[in-house]
Amino acid sequence: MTRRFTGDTLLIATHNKGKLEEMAHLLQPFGVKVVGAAEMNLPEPEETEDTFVGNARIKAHAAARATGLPALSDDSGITIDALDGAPGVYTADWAETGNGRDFMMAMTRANDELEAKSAPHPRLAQFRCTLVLAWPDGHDEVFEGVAPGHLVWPIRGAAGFGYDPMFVPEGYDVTFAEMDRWEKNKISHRARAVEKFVKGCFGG
Ligand SMILES: O=P(O)(O)OP(=O)(O)OP(=O)(O)OC[C@H]1O[C@@H](n2cnc3c(O)ncnc32)[C@H](O)[C@@H]1O
Ligand SMILES: [Mg+2]
Repeated sequence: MTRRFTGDTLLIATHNKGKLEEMAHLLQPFGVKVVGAAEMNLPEPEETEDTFVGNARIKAHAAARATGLPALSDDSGITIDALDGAPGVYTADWAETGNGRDFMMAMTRANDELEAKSAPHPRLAQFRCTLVLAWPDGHDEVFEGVAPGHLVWPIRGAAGFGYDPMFVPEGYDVTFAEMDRWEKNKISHRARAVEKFVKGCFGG
């Protein structure tokens, strides 16, 4: 049986501003105040696992242990069919320059690797999100969401973050970066995972 979240403030164990904003927006109807890891001066733990759930557990448990509060982490990324699921858990690593993250570089790599495939190369991809809610006593709950779609080039749109400008969700003609936050939050991988979290932990 899923353990309920009963507090009024939820610690979101992420240092990604885009994720935090989306999460705050998604949780607004449930009257829970969200606070991010940066606001709490929490360090960024090393993500040493090779699965989304493994890394989400590292982030959630580190934050719960450090603060004594239940903490919700988000490990996410994009899986590209023609690249056998890459970059997957390494989605952020593809943007790493050694001096911060460059998502133009990461998206260019994804497109170049697709182009290098012998034709035809279907451009199907999925955004994936794994949320872990961890309590200071070590208990946790896992919630997953997937948004199917395809990748476009050149990139389009300026909203959102990360790989949003190259991802068109299934059933749409626009990229996530051409949608406003409200629209993306109706159908995204994160929205789908948050919906399960809300059902499980708020009974909503
Ligand atoms: O680990 P935290 O602190 O939560 O923040 P992060 O940005 O490092 O997040 P991840 O380790 O989960 O890496 C996820 C990567 O996938 C990208 N990503 C995840 N969700 C996305 C979304 O909704 N739109 C665009 N890119 C996304 C994101 O930009 C990262 O590069
Ligand atoms: Mg990370």
